[in-house]
Amino acid sequence: MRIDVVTLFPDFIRQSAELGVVGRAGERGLMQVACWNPRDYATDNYRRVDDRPFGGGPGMLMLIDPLRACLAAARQAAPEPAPVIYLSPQGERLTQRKVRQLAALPRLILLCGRYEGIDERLVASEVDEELSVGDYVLSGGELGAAIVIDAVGRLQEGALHHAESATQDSFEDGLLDCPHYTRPVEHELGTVPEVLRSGDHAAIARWRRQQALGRTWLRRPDLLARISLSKADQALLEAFRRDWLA
Ligand SMILES: NC(=O)c1ccc(NCc2cccc(O)c2)nc1
Repeated sequence: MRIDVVTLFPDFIRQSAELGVVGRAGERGLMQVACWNPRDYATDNYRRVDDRPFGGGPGMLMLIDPLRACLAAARQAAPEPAPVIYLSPQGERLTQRKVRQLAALPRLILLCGRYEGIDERLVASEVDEELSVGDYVLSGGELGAAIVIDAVGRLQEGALHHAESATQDSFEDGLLDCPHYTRPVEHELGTVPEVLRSGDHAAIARWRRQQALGRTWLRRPDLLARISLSKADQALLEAFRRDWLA
């Protein structure tokens, strides 16, 4: 997969793409991240990329032309067609389902706005999708782009040590993750649940599923409302609820 990022802060994006799993995906040729700086495409001698908003109001907006020229350069840097995704608080909320869809594409172009955003005419003509990483305002879209790069990068085949850890991620099945434990078994903070040391893999899978269902019910009932539970899941959750309310 190739990701081209249009950003006034390429170093930030490059550094975040060199770390951890995403860095490894890069080394293994599973994912390539290239940055494009609109300032390099500003034609006036002050290299302006922003200007004041019509109608007044605080802050500045990014100008059309440097972004447009920069996007054109990014597009023609590789043959694959790519959706232009604009990170903005006005976008569709990013979910693991969306991440999986993006991870399956050959290429993405991520557009990072700074200041108060970008001229709407550029959005209307060049942007395919707006994506929000959460309901809050950041000083720029770069952190959102880094989140997309990480979430998509770790799903690239061969990026993770144990492939199954991507398939058993929380949210992969719409639920929160179960609790996890490692050594020591006995600790002043508590003991590892017996079932996890039983070697009974069916019981372990059941316990983990029940914990995931129970935690989702307790912490994120909105997620639970969105998925249809099997009879087995309903029974596990019912038992969790009875135990919790007892
Ligand atoms: N929630 C997000 O994904 C997110 C994305 C970008 C951003 N800041 C740049 C920006 C971009 C557009 C409009 C705007 O008002 C601010 N802040 C938050």
